[in-house]
Amino acid sequence: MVKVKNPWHRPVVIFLAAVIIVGIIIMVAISVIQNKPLHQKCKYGIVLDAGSSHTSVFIYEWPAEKENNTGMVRQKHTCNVQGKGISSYSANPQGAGASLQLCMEEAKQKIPAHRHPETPVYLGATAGMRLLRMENEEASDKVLDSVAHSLKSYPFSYQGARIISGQEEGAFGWITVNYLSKNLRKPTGTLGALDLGGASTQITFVPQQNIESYDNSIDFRLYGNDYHLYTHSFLCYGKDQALKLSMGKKLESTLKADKTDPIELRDPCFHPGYNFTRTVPNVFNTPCMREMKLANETFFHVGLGNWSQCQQSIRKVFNTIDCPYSRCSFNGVFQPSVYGDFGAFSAFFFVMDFLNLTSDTLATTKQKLAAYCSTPWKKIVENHPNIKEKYLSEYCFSATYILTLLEDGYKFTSNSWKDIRFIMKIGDSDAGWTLGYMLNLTNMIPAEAPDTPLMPYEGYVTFMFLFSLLILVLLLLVYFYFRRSTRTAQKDII
Ligand SMILES: O=P(O)(O)OP(=O)(O)OP(=O)(O)OC[C@H]1O[C@@H](n2cnc3c(O)ncnc32)[C@H](O)[C@@H]1O
Ligand SMILES: [Ca+2]
Repeated sequence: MVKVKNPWHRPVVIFLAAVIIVGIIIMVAISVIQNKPLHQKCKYGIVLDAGSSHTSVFIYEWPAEKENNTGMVRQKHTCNVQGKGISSYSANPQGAGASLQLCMEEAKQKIPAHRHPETPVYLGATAGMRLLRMENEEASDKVLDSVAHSLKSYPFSYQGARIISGQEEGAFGWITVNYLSKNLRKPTGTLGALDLGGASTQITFVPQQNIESYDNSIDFRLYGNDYHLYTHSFLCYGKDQALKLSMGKKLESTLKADKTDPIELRDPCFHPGYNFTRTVPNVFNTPCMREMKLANETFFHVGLGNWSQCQQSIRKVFNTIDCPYSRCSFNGVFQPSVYGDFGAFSAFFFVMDFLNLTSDTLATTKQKLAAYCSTPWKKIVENHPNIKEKYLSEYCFSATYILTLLEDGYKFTSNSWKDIRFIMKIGDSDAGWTLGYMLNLTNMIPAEAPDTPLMPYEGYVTFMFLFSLLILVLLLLVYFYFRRSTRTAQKDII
């Protein structure tokens, strides 16, 4: 009896199995390693928001291979430019460009050097520059030239510095909040956008009613869906300009009533005990108001702390009587009824968040605000030693203005008040027009829905791993099957 045994058989099989296992491990490792740099391979974009009160630099980042996916662009970094907005440099335009230097140097550090040449930089100026252009076009051109010159000196891809329209500001704010909320690729509703700046305010939403005025309508086709938006920007109704409008009216009626010297402006929107000396040009130095012939006179701005009187005084800056359409917000501007949920950001958030009024009913908000406005100024300062006095003194006015704008202006009711969400960020990105502006200019939101890949990358790696494992198991099964058959055959021979 001869037992046939192949001495090479076992080592060869072990070697083959080891090669297959090592092969699979290498394959999976390569897939995983390859996947990592893909995620790290980011592209960048820079947008400067040259607002009326200040300029912010936003750096956005997105995975290089996923440009057309909603929600993929995120805010990587922001830098607040020191000092006031660029429109304040009308007498010294060079200063506007120079003011951007620190933040632009920071941008150079934050973005990998090899990406600098392909990183687009946009500057959009809003209501402060719109007002300067109305007042002095030459000065506004010089300021824009100065910031353009400054931005071109950086290694990025300069794409322009311009004054954006109020309509663009509203519409891009709406795109931002809906992009970040991932509403754009779903058939669900969208979020209206409410933006309150220093010099203008915007309202944008998808209405249920017909839009009666051409100027307030804007259409987008995004990811295969059509959006018919209502938008309006009220120049001079940002919170700084509204304060001027309101104080200007009070000053005029004070002067009409009594010509006392010194002039005392008794203001219900400021806390009792507040007393500040101001000059008349300090209130009237804006194209939002006609000039007053009281050059350089000073007056005492005295707080009274009376919320309901404050609201009455603020109502005077809204003309809710004249309306050439079936319905208006104010100042003869068409507005359909507010519809759906709204995100209220910028100063809507700063003010309501400071006062802890972001989640109350309208009635409670009014009660709390009335109590806040009547709090003595001394106590307010004691309670908030670290807050800028200018902001602190104005919160009563600002919140009362916000309530009046939303209720009397835009016609929110106690019921629809619940639909307003006061927000600053969605995820880690700020709500504002800048992201929508960049997405639009870089064509990152396609009109049609892009073809979705069969499988996400992570799914592909898992699939490959399981598939390889299956092949290995099959190979082993085949091997054992043949081994058994060989042995049986050998036994038979024996
Ligand atoms: O849109 P425009 O009108 O051009 O103005 P802006 O872009 O400069 O306006 P912001 O939203 O940055 O700010 C709106 C206002 O809120 C003020 N503000 C900023 N931070 C604030 C805070 O923490 N508390 C109170 N007010 C604040 C700021 O001074 C402005 O008056
Ligand atoms: Ca703004």
